[in-house]
Amino acid sequence: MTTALVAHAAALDAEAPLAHVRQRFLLPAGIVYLDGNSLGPLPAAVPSALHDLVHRQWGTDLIRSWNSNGWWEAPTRIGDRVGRLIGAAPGQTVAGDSTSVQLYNALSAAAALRPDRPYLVTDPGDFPTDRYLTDAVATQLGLEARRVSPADLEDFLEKEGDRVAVVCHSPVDYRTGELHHMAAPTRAAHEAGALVLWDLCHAAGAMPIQLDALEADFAVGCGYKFLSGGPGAPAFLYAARRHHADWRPPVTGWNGHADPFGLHDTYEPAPGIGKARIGTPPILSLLALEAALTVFDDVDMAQVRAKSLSLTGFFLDCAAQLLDGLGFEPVTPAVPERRGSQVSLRHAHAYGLARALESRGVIGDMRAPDLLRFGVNALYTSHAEILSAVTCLREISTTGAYDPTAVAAGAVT
Ligand SMILES: Cc1ncc(COP(=O)(O)O)c(C=O)c1O
Ligand SMILES: Nc1c(O)cccc1C(=O)C[C@H](N)C(=O)O
Repeated sequence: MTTALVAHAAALDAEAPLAHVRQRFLLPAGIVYLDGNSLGPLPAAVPSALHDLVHRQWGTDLIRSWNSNGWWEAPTRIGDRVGRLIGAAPGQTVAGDSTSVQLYNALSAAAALRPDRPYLVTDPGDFPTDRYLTDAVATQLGLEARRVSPADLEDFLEKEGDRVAVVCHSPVDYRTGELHHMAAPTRAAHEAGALVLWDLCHAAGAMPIQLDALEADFAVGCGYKFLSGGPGAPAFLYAARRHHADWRPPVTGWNGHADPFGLHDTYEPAPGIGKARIGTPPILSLLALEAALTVFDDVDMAQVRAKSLSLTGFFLDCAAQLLDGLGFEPVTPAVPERRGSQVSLRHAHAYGLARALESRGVIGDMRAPDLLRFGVNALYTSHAEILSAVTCLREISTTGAYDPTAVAAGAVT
């Protein structure tokens, strides 16, 4: 059985596109890295970029770098580089802050564009910060946070859409890896007069996204997952150009002023996406992200998607053949068009298994209470690595070489 899988993996790797892109990353030897959906690996272009930033731009050019080295324009320049990966024409995307901050700013301002509607809709299964912030914005604006799953969203919009100000959903379920449609819910929201804010944390850089073509209103996402921008990398915020005249982000920092160095007494928002800027941008992290994004140079996102599906599909095939009868339940859909770029397996001892895998050089993670997660980045992962990871999981399970009593209390991953 394994011999056939080894041959199949070799054949798939031989024909897979993008094999040359792996060399754009500095991956440690002996590690199968399947946690890029939490923290992407180090792109090879980043160390030298940071060396120049620290020693020349900061150490030598000092304050002059805000002008001479493009620091001031970095949030919008890098925002537009991200924009090319999410189908956003230039001038609609800014990079900076965290996803949580961008989500708060975008959601608050979007809600204010629909002042006569009481509902902010979020997915009960979405990442917690999305639900926390939707609750907070609803409380601050005297609105009602409604939790509606992707499966129920279109029916809800048909029945109560005239009361919805904003729908805030993620196309990819961060726990199961299920991929939800974006076009139909966006259309349904617009038909009901509502706006849509997409959280692209698990989609940007992993698959083709076409925000302009979708007629999405707003979107946010983080820079440290499939964009491999590094720990704490800046997030991005997209605001469709049609909203720029009326959209008013509530966090009115001086960098978002129409004339920041005029140091005026009152706030006047910058035109366009510039009003989404808040305070002094994190230049060290922004320029690391900018260097990291070179891994996408000349890369066709359709090829990324095709290879991602080949890898995750192969993962599910290997699991079916090698983990059968060992207590694992795949929760990521087998249907390709419903699958993001990760595979999740349910197991009663998920945390102990994840730690045992890590001790053998296979790095995934787990999400409570019982999900093993394997993030698959098609830019550097091979089918042989997928087989190696599942084989390792089989060995750990069949030999009992893990602690079934281990729990994730206090763990940070
Ligand atoms: C779907 C989703 N949204 C938001 C966040 C939060 O992003 P941040 O920690 O950058 O605010 C995460 C992960 O951290 C996430 O997975
Ligand atoms: N943002 C993270 C962090 O600061 C530490 C550890 C993990 C993360 C994550 O990105 C979690 C991730 N959003 C998830 O899908 O669970």
